[in-house]
Amino acid sequence: MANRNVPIPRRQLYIGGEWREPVKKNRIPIINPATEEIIGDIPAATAEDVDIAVEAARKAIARDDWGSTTGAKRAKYLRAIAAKVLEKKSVLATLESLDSGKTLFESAADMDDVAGCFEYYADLAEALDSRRKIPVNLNSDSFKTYVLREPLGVVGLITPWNYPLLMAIWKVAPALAAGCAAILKPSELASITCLELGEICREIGLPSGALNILTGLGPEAGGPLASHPHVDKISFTGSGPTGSKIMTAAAQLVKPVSLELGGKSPIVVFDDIDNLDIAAEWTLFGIFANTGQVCSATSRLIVQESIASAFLDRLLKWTKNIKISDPLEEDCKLGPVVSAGQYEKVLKFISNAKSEGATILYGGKRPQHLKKGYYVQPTIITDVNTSMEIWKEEVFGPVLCVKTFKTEEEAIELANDTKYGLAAAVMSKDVRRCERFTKAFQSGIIWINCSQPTFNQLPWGGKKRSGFGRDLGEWGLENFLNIKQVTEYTSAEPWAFYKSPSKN
Ligand SMILES: NC(=O)c1ccc[n+]([C@@H]2O[C@H](COP(=O)([O-])OP(=O)(O)OC[C@H]3O[C@@H](n4cnc5c(N)ncnc54)[C@H](O)[C@@H]3O)[C@@H](O)[C@H]2O)c1
Ligand SMILES: C[N+](C)(C)CCCC=O
Ligand code: NA
Repeated sequence: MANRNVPIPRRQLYIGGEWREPVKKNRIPIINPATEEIIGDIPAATAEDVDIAVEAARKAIARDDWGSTTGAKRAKYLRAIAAKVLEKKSVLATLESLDSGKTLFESAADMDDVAGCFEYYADLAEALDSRRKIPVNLNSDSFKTYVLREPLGVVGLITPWNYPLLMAIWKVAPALAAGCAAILKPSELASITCLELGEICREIGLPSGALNILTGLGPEAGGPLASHPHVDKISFTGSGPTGSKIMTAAAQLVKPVSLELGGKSPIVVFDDIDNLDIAAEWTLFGIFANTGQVCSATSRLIVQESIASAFLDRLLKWTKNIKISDPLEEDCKLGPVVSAGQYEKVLKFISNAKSEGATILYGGKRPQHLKKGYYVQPTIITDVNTSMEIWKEEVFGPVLCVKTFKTEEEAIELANDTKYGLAAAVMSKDVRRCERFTKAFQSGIIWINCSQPTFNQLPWGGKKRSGFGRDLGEWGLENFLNIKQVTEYTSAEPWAFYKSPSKN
């Protein structure tokens, strides 16, 4: 077992490069979901702190040490942050697990991804210097034109608890690479590592106000950020209902938003797969990794009838083999869900499925051997129909629902039978069929013969109720840039639209 005695730092809000007590001095307890114990507390920002942070961010943009930096200079800061994350990886990973219930293996992988994301955007920041000013040839003797890419300004980044630091960094890294000044509002359910990012920024000497970190409750800290007149954009990852509220607040000021919301993604398994075990493991990973608390979790298995019984049999064998334990234990593969509220919500989805007539093929309860903590067994639900809640709604927990199909057309119809459109997976060795599914799936992310692998270079986001805009890749950087066209009249001749008074 990893050292659970890693001390939880007692931090304040990170504003203008300094630790600053919230104006109202309120704090929120930190709960370890594996033990249900309070292990520390975080500061709770309110509108007053948001005003101070926005002011600090605006000053950073006006100052030469941030507002006039080149991409190459910003890349140095981003690389320094990445190096510090790797240096502190073991402590950061432990803190992430203590706070969110994520297995230590997954927390450590997240810290590698966090460092990789900063490094990736460091490269893009450098490349931005040569793309900052692009001439556009009009074939005109009278006009010279060019297009500028500039930082968008002060941006608000509001993020969820499922990958507490990684989801924040998907926004922080491109925002800083672009030269924006950012205000990060992580989830009140898991904020420790985002506050530690503040300490890292302080240590590497990031110019003050370039990144500000306000922990606190959604309506009290996130709300005032979304509606602040001097915040130029909100980039949000979280639930649909909160996304709607943020869009409504931003709409009053015609403030741009990008929304990465939830999903109910399908995984379609055909009977032509060579290896049931490989398909079973990807199916498992698609729903039980991070205890199912993944926006892109492939939570609806759509399996061809001819192999359904053999495939479910294999899935059960793999599922029974998952080690459920304290997330800091060696080889733990399924930790608790993040909070008491999430635990109740997941169990309610399971009991509703049962009352609607579905069969709990496996799991559905708290594991017998764990008396404390918000643990739910990995759960597989069959006899599902398309009007059931379990088919339609995002559970955000370790719950897979299963339907069978006979024909390809039926599989496509079932896959797209959702209000969401984040991700979709197909398992088949028929290349043409995979191409047909790639085209037919109504989503922003397609996985072929796998589920969940994610790369910094590729755009991340969805359609339908899964939101709009893209994180990651060059699209993630464009989110934080203002495009400005410049048109210069270069002719010595008069414009000659009006009659010249000198010719009267
Ligand atoms: N599409 C993606 O990339 C992606 C990634 C991770 C999570 N998610 C989604 O996030 C959800 C789970 O995360 P969550 O429970 O933290 O979501 P949530 O919507 O409850 O909270 C997200 C963030 O919004 C803040 N917030 C809450 N109310 C607010 C308000 N009125 N104004 C401003 N901010 C407010 C919260 O404090 C938190 O920081 C799931 O639906 C999941 O699918 C999506
Ligand atoms: C696919 N990953 C890497 C697990 C990231 C998912 C992000 C959303 O929850
Ligand atoms: Na927590």
